[in-house]
Amino acid sequence: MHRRYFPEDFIWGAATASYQIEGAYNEDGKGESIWDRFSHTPGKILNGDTGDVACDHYHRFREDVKLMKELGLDSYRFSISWPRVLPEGKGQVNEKGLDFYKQLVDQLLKAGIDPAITLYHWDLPQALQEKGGWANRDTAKYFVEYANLIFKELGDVVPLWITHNEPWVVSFPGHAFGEHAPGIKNYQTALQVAHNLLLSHGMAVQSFRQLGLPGKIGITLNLTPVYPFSDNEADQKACDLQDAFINRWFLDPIFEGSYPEELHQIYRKKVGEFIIKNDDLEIINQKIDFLGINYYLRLVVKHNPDYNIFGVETVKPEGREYTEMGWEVYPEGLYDLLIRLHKDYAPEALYITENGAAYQDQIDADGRVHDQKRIAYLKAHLKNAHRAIEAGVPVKGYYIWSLMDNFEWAFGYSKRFGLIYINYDNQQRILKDSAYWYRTIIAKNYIED
Ligand SMILES: CCOCCOc1ccc(-c2cn(C[C@@H]3NC[C@@H](O)[C@H]3O)nn2)cc1
Repeated sequence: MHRRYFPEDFIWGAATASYQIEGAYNEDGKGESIWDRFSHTPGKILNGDTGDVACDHYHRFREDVKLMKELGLDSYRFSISWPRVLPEGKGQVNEKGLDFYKQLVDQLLKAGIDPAITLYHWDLPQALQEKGGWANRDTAKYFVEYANLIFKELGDVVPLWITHNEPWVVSFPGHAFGEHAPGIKNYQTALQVAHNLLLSHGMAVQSFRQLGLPGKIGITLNLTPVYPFSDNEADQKACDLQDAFINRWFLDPIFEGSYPEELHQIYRKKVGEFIIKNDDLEIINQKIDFLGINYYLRLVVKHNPDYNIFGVETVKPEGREYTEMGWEVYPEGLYDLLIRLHKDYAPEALYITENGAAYQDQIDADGRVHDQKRIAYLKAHLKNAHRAIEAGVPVKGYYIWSLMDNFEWAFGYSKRFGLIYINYDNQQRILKDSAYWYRTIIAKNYIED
């Protein structure tokens, strides 16, 4: 068997997000978030699930940190609920909410686990949504005020900071397709949201630098490599457009200070303008210390003039394996993506801030969860990350999505991504076989193929 050793300082982690695991949605002074509002709206979430209780992590965080330590994690990526610390989004601080995160960080440090904080993982204070939310440019200002509050409280002890998680998902499923909070279906609004999210990212990085904090700061993007259905010119063009829609619309402003021109023209013609002020792109184009990438799947596309404003139709290749999300298992796509990012954008460092799969997990007669498919998925993707590292791509760490089963947005609790199985009837935690497998990988620092 061939051993693929990872770099000595490679970071092995796992990730979660506040709305998906914390629960305590209205406890200890927390304000309402747009996901509280959205999940309480009938018909939005499968089975009427909400994040009201979730994994009850707000009350069980000490137990959960012990499990992270048992796995031997180097780092734990989690997000802060903005309305838990600023119930109205700005102004009055909720000290009990802030105290929860200070205790969580303290428990992590005592366990020898590096905290990695995502400042925004979709749970905007509802009070700010009432003022227009991310479509209102002022929200960028309020985001920086919120970020500064957290930087000042935790900036000395937290080594890794992520401004935003998946701004594409916030923008388009949230504001163009209506499938995520706040459930808006207006493409022009979605473009303004994307811009204001990027602007808030740049402003927060500037503030982080001005505070002279010791950690590293970056942003996490969901990046999806796109492949043409055939080698004809129309399909290749469809592929380039889909790549611009999902990937370059965020990569280009961050790394090059400009939007993809061809797609911008299509939007001007078919959607309308969005407001960009004079030095916005200069602010967005702040140097970042790393790029976080969330990789789950590839897309295969073909030209279809009747399909959408781009004339691009996604196809499902036959004979391939798919996860419970309907996402194709395509580990080679992670290698292709990492090589492309290194070549086209040359980020100083890369972290795989999410990679994982939902499968139908059940507790077997022996009381264990034998999630062999998830182990195979993770191993295949780690092999491709290792191939990219050997090709010179500066991948510094890998966070599995997710540490534990949790609220998977519009799918509620029906999709299980965790290394740890959650029995939602009694909040019991059960380490799946993949958790024990990951523990050995972390301990040995290599995979065998
Ligand atoms: C074209 C139409 O599209 C409609 C839906 O569009 C999407 C796309 C992608 C996602 C998606 C969900 N996840 C997993 C999460 N990543 C962050 C963490 O919170 C995980 O729960 N990644 N991507 C959702 C919706």
